[in-house]
Amino acid sequence: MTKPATALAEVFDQGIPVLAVLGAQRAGLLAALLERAATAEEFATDLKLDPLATRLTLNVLVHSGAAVHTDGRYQASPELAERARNAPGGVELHLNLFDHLPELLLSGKPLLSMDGTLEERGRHYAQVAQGLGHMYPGAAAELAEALEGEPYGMGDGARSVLDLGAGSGVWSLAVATRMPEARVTAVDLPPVLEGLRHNAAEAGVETRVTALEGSYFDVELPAAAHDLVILGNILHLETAGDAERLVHRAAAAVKPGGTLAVIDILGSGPYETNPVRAQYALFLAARTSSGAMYSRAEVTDWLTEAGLTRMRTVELPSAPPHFTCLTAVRPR
Ligand SMILES: C[S@@+](CC[C@H](N)C(=O)[O-])C[C@H]1O[C@@H](n2cnc3c(N)ncnc32)[C@H](O)[C@@H]1O
Repeated sequence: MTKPATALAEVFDQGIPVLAVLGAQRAGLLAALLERAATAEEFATDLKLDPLATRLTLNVLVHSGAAVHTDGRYQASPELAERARNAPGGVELHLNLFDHLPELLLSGKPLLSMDGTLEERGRHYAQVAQGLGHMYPGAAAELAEALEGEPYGMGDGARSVLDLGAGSGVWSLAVATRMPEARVTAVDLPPVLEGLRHNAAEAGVETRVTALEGSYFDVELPAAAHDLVILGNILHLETAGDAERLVHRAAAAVKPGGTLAVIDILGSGPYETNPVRAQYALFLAARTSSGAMYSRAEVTDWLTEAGLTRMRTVELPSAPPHFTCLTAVRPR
């Protein structure tokens, strides 16, 4: 009988493949594999690497699914190539963040300031927003469908949607696609909105989408103007004080009878009880200085203080693990 794998056993079993992938990233070998097929010797010569270690690393990459070996040559696997195209920021950003974790432990300094100045935020998210959009299309369609039915009634007539920190527009464009009368105002930083405009045109909804450039803390938001306001994956970027302030701003923009939808990974507090969320929180600390996971209780308190009621969870089976949609309604 085989013993069940423990998390610690997995760390030791997977340590070599994980570090081989990270080493290949650092040495430029992953980028080279994504560019061309070559022998181990050719890669070692071009990248000035140790020839034996290059061949041994490549063999581990093949067994980890990162590379394929055909006729004596190695190249990126289709899965690695697909991740390079679609993962937020490509594989490079993701692996550089993994690689930064030991340094984070020593210095406490994140690798990136994705929650930094507006200029830094815009620059980073211009690279990752489209990739983030690839993570949620199924969940966004599920949310749009849920909002169309009771108790939201979003399907009736012209509906106004405000998407704060819209990114690729994955959530609000799904609503616009499902509800032909819906009109969307999408707020984000200028470099990010280029991608959103492109996506709106691709979806054939561009005439019903207004891209509003600016900070979601500062842009003028008419009070009680929208049937649906979306905060999709935003709160975890902000300090608790700013996240609360943003919930209040978003709530003030909801019409009586309208809905605020918060989509986020919600944590359980200082000791995180769930392993996936614990990893998410550490990864978040590698790319933000003050981002954090807030608990369902905290977010519910902010929604309540903002005058909203009838909190519900919308099940999004296609969302990544532990991402939840919490909705709340402004009383009529
Ligand atoms: C984690 S992404 C989420 C994007 C999208 N809502 C989604 O769920 O895929 C955060 C988004 O917020 C935007 N953002 C960050 N700070 C902002 C600010 N102060 N004002 C407006 N947008 C901001 C970023 O540019 C980025 O598109």
